[in-house]
Amino acid sequence: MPMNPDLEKERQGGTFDVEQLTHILDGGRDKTLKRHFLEQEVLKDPVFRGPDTRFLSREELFGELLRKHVAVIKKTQELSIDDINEASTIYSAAMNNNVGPLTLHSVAFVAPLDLMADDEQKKKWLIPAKKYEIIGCYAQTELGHGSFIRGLETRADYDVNTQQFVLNTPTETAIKWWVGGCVAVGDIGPKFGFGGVDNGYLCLNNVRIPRDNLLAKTGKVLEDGTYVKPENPKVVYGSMLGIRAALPKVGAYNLSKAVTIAIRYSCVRHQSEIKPGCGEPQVLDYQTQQHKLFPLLATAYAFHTVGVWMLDFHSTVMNEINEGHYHRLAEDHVLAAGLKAVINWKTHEGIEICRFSCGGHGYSLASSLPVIYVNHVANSTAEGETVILLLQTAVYLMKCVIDLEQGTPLDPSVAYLDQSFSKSEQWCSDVDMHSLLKAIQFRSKKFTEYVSSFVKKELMATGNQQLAFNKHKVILVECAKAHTEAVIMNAFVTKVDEILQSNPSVGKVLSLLCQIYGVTEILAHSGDYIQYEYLRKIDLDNIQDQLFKLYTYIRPEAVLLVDAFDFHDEVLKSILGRYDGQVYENMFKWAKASPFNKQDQGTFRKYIQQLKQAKL
Ligand SMILES: CCCCCCCCCCCCCCCCC/C=C/C(=O)SCCNC(=O)CCNC(=O)[C@H](O)C(C)(C)COP(=O)(O)OP(=O)(O)OC[C@H]1O[C@@H](n2cnc3c(N)ncnc32)[C@H](O)[C@@H]1OP(=O)(O)O
Ligand SMILES: Cc1cc2nc3c(=O)[nH]c(=O)nc-3n(C[C@H](O)[C@H](O)[C@H](O)COP(=O)(O)OP(=O)(O)OC[C@H]3O[C@@H](n4cnc5c(N)ncnc54)[C@H](O)[C@@H]3O)c2cc1C
Repeated sequence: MPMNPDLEKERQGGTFDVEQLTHILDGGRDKTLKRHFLEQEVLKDPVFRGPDTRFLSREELFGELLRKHVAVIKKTQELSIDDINEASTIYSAAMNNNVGPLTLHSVAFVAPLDLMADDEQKKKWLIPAKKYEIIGCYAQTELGHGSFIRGLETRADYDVNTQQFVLNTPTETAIKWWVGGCVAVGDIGPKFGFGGVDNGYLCLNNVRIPRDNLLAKTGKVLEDGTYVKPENPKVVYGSMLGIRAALPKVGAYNLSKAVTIAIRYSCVRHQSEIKPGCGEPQVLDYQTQQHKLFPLLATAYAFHTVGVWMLDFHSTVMNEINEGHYHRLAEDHVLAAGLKAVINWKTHEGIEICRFSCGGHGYSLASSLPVIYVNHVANSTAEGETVILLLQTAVYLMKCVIDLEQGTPLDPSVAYLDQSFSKSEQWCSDVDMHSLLKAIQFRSKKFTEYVSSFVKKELMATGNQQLAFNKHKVILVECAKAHTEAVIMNAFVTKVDEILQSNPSVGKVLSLLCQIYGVTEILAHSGDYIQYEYLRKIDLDNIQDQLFKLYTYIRPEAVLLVDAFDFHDEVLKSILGRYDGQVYENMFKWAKASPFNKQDQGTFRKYIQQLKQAKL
């Protein structure tokens, strides 16, 4: 199919090599080539062809995705793939923006076995689980409790005579609920999205399991019932930590898809007139459309950068823990918590902005933006609700203030809290990304000190830390967000500095995005900068001007920047986001193919005729 002339023109501009940026995003040329190979292994294999999942009922969708997920597993094994990124490539190429039915088995059942089973148990369960000879799930949440783990009611009473645990969900609120991939007792019913996963319920009534079913790499129960605590009790939370550490990159992936669709479509879509008689401009030429999408384009790159960094950091900490060193577990936990919370929340807001920036067609499943949205938005609740996780980060920051007062060295990711920040000079309208980072770190430091003063005062008055925290949860959450933004901007600036050395032209365009990210973040909290007398109104006016100027620099690069995400049309599965930009013809073809247009519903005759007969 010929290329849409608008997109053809967009691709003649630009100042950087798209393919080189794709290689950087993938982690090197070889990884790009391997990703292409794996995608083609899926896309050319007829077993992965099937009905358009957007036309399927819940039941049909589950069945079709389960069929495809089994094919993904077979393909992964056939190609001897054990790298999670490569396995995810095969998975994403097949799932059409859905979450597959066996995802929880991989991310929430196999992972804890790997983390907490001893060698015997690994032989017994981990090896067959990796071969899908046993299928598992992660049944923690109950009807009455999800966030508050210490409030869970399920019981495991040890019967010393039989060396067994007797499991019970003693109350209705104790029923295990939301358990992804749990086909034992029942499905919890239709959901907002996640149609590909059978989130189940599980009632336990005197279910007996052998003593050695308790994963025993860390804590264990001896034959006489004595509980041997793990060296570090917090490691039992490790299974959740693993998924949280991965979710920032999942957020970046989903936002990159949405931004690709919205920016390509905004170049194809012509609407209204700027100068009468001069034709309808591309909607991406409107400043308001740029103001919707370019900060999100910058955010997708920022989130990808920090998502890769978080996974590397988490993997290093897990290796240290495997060798018995727990000193970085706390930092890993609060980084994963803050990044998972902020990135997934801002991503689902961003996908929604991408959807309505495409007008009515964004609301159609033909765009796939609604599919991406409803499957992504769960990540702000699942694996740790946003506020719950931000409070974890906030409590850690309050401890950092005490450490500072006591002269205890801080973890590297919070070292800036110990830095002094000079008042900014007059910010002219081309402030660089390093100055923007300093400003964002300054705000986080000031906010942490401000919140800590309130919590301390409350603690003095009540002597109860939980009460003190509970009274200031709103500003504690804001403090955690401010710190997390400093972590994101720091990762982005560090990566762009590195790329400026290795590939100046790519680095330059990424530095523009980094500035857009930083300026957008500062303007979103401009009142704090005035209140802390770090910036003046003139400075804020100047960076507002800078933002609009940055949009003009990014405008000719925008399509190339989303092309660099390198989503194959069959992976993106969006008519608005097609690489060739042939939207209208394919929208019409897609609509005509809808089953709704295929069979005579019969309902018309059945009910409307009654109206006629009723002679109202
Ligand atoms: C071929 C296939 C390939 C596969 C490809 C896959 C592709 C990827 C597609 C991905 C699609 C998306 C998948 C997503 C699936 C999601 C499924 C969802 C699963 C779930 O939701 S599971 C259930 C999740 N539940 C929670 O997260 C509960 C949240 N609540 C808690 O964690 C705790 O209640 C708490 C932390 C809020 C409170 O804990 P507690 O009551 O004990 O009290 P404290 O706050 O004082 O904590 C005690 C100390 O422990 C430390 N701590 C807490 N948590 C952790 C942790 N996780 N790690 C380390 N340390 C932790 C605290 O800091 C405290 O420490 P202190 O020193 O004592 O202060
Ligand atoms: C798509 C999806 C898949 C899931 N898959 C699984 C799975 O496979 N296995 C599993 O075990 N669970 C699973 N879950 C459950 C998930 O882990 C919980 O929904 C999540 O932990 C939130 O807990 P909750 O539902 O009890 O919400 P609640 O904690 O009841 O939250 C309700 C509100 O209360 C607020 N709140 C609660 N506690 C506090 C507090 N201390 N301070 C301030 N505000 C508070 C929250 O911020 C929120 O606004 C899944 C959930 C979803 C949506």
